Amino acid sequence: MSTDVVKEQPNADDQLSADEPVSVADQKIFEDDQNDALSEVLTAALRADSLDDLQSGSPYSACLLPLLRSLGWNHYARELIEALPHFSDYLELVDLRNILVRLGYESMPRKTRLNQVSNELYPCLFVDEDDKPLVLLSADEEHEGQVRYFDALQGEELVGHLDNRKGCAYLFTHINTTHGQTVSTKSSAEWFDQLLGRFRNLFGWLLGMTFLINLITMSVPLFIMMVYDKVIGAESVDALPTMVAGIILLLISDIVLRYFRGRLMGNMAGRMDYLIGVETFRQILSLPPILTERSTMAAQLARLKQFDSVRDFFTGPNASTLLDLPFIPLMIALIAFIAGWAAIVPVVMLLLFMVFGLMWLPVSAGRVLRTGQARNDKQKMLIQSLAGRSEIKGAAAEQSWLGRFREYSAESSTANYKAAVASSVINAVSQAGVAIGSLAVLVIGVYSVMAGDMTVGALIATMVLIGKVLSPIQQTFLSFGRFKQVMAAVKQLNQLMKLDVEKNSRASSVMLSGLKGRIGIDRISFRYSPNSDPALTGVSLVAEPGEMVVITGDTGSGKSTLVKLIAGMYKPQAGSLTLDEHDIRQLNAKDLRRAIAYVPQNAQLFHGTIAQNIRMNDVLATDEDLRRVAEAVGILDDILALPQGFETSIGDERTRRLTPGFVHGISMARAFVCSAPVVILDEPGASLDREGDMKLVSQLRALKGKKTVLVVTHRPSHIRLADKAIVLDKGLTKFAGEPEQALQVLVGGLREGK
Ligand SMILES: Nc1ncnc2c1ncn2[C@@H]1O[C@H](COP(=O)(O)OP(=O)(O)OP(=O)(O)O)[C@@H](O)[C@H]1O
Repeated sequence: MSTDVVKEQPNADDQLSADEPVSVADQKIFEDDQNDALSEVLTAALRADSLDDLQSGSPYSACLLPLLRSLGWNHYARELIEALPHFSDYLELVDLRNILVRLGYESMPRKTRLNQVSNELYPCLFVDEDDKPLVLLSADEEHEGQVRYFDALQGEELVGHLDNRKGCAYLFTHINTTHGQTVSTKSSAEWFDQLLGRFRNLFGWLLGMTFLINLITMSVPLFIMMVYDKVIGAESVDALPTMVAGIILLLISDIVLRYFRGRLMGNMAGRMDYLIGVETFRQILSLPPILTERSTMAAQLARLKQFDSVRDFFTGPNASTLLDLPFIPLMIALIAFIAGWAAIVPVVMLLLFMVFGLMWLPVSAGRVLRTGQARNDKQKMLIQSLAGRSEIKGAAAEQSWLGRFREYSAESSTANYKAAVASSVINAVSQAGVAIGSLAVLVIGVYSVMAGDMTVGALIATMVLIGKVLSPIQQTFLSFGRFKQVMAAVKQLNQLMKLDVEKNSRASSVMLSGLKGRIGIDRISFRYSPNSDPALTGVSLVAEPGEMVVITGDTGSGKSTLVKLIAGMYKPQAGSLTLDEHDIRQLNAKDLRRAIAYVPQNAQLFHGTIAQNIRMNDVLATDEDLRRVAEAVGILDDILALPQGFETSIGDERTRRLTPGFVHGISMARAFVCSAPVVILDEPGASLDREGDMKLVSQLRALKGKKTVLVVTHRPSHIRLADKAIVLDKGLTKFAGEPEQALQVLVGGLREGK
């Protein structure tokens, strides 16, 4: 099912109006136990072919709403819609469980009989052996021993005695999540350890398979030994066919086992890739802007790219080597069994490798790390250059930029070269070690054979086995540098996942409904970092519902910072900021932003259609809603003049062809499509021509008295429209009061040469 769904049409109104109905997406689903509202809200909220189909589409879809209701889930329709799968309209059990995880409920499966699920564990989902789900709701209070349950196949709630059919009960717990991760475990276990923990069962299987593969690996030299000793030695080929058949069987098993081990590792690689990718992306999206703004886009991209190396390391050939390591003692024991003292050779080699490793590997690992850093620096530079290529050309700085790039490339190449030298030293030493080890075994073996303590077959088998023992040790050596690099990436990954996301910053969710839109700011102060000057100091402001307040002042005076604080992008370090009676710091950032329509200074369009861009703030907006807001912000005619109208693709290169006024209009429409009582416009006129500005002025006029409007602007035409104005200067309030007086303060500032 697509989340790009249409809601029931609100009263179409040409202008934005405070009286327009609250967006269905922003309605609570389970309004204070008014269960009737559920179907109404969702039927109104979802397209005719979405939830209805979803409910009848599969028994698991039918269970979704009864389950949520019984679990006491009480949130906005939009959250449910966002939790639904995007590309499927048929829910399987796994989809249902995933949706519930997204909504904050983890489920534990427990094999049991239907009538053995204890009442205390209700509500829960029970799936019998025929794949029929039931939602067990509660023990029936009126009839002893009877249970209220939802039968998905019949699609209704029933009361009755439960039979003793076998199946699996899924018990739900609220996980107080940040993205399905329990907050409590965050501090005790590192995120990456938790991730590996999810593969515990798979590791078990992989180790089991590797054990069998190693047994087969060990049996081949034993077979060679038997051929030498029993067939050639005894000059009898009678046993040979049986031995060959046996070994062929073993080799086939080896191929099959390696194939399945490869598949398992591929599966693990896919899941790891998905989990690392999705979870880090989600974490980055959930971080407070102040944290993500600290490093450049290029640096963030380079860091994200590093995380790929983690997946590659744990699922590539290195993983097979690591899996082989625990079986080395087994091989040494086998060598000791067939060749006696020759087993001392791999043990000594192991010790020598370790001594060499302690001396040389830190040097090599350092060089590999440096390679990674140099590559990252080069990539960052490349991304920055591509993003700013027009500016580079405009400044005719191609040559100096090329020079810089050469420096980065040279640094990266030097680092690569040094790492390659280090690696070749390790390679040479380990190869030599393997050769010396083999030679030593050969010499010891020859003496043993001469002395009659060992057969020729045993000597050959030992020679084969020694190669098998030393090879994983050699591989571990060679990949040690990368291992350190990956560990550094894992550390970064853990640090990223430890950062407090916005959702965590609140103690409890205050559901916002019926907001009037009063903004109260009392002596707030804010600085971007402890070492920087304050961007705002002791600023106070009150915007009553329906009032228009203009925030003006010189460049860098703190206007954008102030509106970003109101929009919940940052938290003030001192003072208070309230929306109606709620302290903004106590509010869920998502809820807050739904209550405030914020149009940033630089409008950003995303790859997709115009409709999708506008619907970002309300996935349930109908086509009629889109037309209404487009009309209100004055871009409806322009959109309809396009061959594909609202379905025209924009974003990426295509955005460049759109006029700034049109881009700004879409950004405004996106903000207005939701029914937020507060509207914040940061420099709305900045990119507009005269005609665009006139349109904007009439839009502002239309908003007046209907929504609380905060406008960051320098334009006298906007300032005059306002009910009150505040002039900022270096983060301080220079003036607060009548707009006309504010204009005089501004003009006075200009005259003074500011
Ligand atoms: N993300 C940031 N990190 C660090 N400092 C910042 C950041 N954003 C703004 N500042 C600093 O905070 C101060 C106020 O900036 P702000 O953007 O709020 O001013 P402004 O009045 O909106 O300016 P303009 O009119 O140029 O948009 C400035 O000194 C600016 O350098």
